[in-house]
Amino acid sequence: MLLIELFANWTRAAAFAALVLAIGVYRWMHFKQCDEKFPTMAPTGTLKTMAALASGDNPWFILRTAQSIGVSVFRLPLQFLWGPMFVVVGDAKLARTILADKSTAKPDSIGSSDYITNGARSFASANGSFWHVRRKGVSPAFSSSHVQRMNAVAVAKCDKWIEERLKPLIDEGKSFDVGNEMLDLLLVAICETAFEYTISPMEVKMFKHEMEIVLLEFLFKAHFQPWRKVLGRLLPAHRRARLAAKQIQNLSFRIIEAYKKLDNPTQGTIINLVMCNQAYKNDAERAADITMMLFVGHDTTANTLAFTLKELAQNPRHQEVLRRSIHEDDTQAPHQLESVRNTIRESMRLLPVSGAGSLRVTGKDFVTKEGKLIPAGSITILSYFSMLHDPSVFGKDYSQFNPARWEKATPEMNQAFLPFAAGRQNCVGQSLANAELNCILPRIISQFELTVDEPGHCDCFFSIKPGKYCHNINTVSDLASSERF
Ligand code: HEM
Repeated sequence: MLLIELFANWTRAAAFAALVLAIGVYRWMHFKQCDEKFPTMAPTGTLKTMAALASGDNPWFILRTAQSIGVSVFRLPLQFLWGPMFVVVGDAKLARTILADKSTAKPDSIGSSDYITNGARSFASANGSFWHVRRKGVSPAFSSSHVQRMNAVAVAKCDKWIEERLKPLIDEGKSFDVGNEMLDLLLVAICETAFEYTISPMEVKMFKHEMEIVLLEFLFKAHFQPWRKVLGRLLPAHRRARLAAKQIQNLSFRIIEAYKKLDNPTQGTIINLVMCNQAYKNDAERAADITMMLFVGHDTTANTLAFTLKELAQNPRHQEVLRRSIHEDDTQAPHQLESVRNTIRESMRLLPVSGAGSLRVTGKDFVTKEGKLIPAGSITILSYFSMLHDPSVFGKDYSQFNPARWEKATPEMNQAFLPFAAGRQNCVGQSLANAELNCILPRIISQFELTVDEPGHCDCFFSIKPGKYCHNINTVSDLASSERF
């Protein structure tokens, strides 16, 4: 009896394996036969590609691969059996078409970032009606009046940072880690403006440290080693990351509790809209969106600001030109100056924090300008880094920091400039980010001259960011501040 059952099971298993193999071989032959129809395959090998995508080299690897095969849209050797085709899109026009398509959405695997929020879904990682009502609910917080209010607080925090942190450093003749300083500054600012919460220095330290642990485990290791999600609990690093996610969630719960105790909460803030939105089932769902906003709302803006200051410190000529324009042009407020905006644009072009790109699953077929087919259901990596480093658009000096290039921006340059993505699931906070960047940069540059102490390096870890303990910047002189500030 046992023997018959075992035989039956073995027969079924063998039949199943044969079916899987047959489908796999059929798919492989099908794609092989139609190879010409699809974008060129990157000659990088599956393991090397997976390792490169999971490393800090990710956007540079994509750019080098595109340059080596001479096309901006190509396949990655990551398609297994009946899995989706992986296509890198470094063509801005096609990327905009994909982002604008209503049947195209973020892949469900982005839901793995729900681990950041301790398992609860956040709208930044979701699609469909769950995403829609939450996005719609929070959008009014980024209207121009709220952005002005939030920005005024961010600027006041910057002035406080200058007085209490920067000036004492200058007096002591010390340099500072610009990446770290900007993260602290923007985290304090977003807590106060978006959540009416005064975050303590201990909480700032905890949030940054624990978030790094969470991102490393869940966005990097677990993404490229999927078995970690199943067997993770056996690994100390995985258990530690779960604890870190819990600590971060607790901070979001504290923010919610503090809000509930406010006598007269400001209307229209992010927390106010989240708390009043009936679409949330409970505070755990609210905490997930708060965590996500807290993270994406400070990390991206802070690193953009850090890169801009670093580029200016490394390019004294551009720094001087910018400073002079701020002091000499009294027809406009500093944040409205073309020179300020061009400097930030150029920094976002050269080191776009979102450079690793957006992921989208195509809801229909797309065709590249070379006539190659990207079939519906493909996972596209819209590589903003490649678009912004395209010599045919930005010229031979595309790897140089040159804000003046935007004075005569071509339509192709504007088309390639997608730091906030586009379409329905673009960056909801871009008006706030732009306001903060345009106001804080002139505030610092008009008063201080920056030089680089330690050049450091760039890393890609979720976003492109300054590598740890680098980009130390010296403020060599405390210039007399202009009356306009
Ligand atoms: C320089 C600063 C910033 C950059 C470069 C940036 C970039 C981006 C990009 C490229 C996306 C789309 C991601 C994708 O396609 O998967 C995005 C989404 C998002 N951003 Fe930003 N962002 C910045 C600042 C902010 C700020 C200040 C906030 C809020 C306070 C914010 C909140 C969000 C949210 C909630 C989403 C998800 C939107 C959705 O799925 O509907 N971002 N951001």
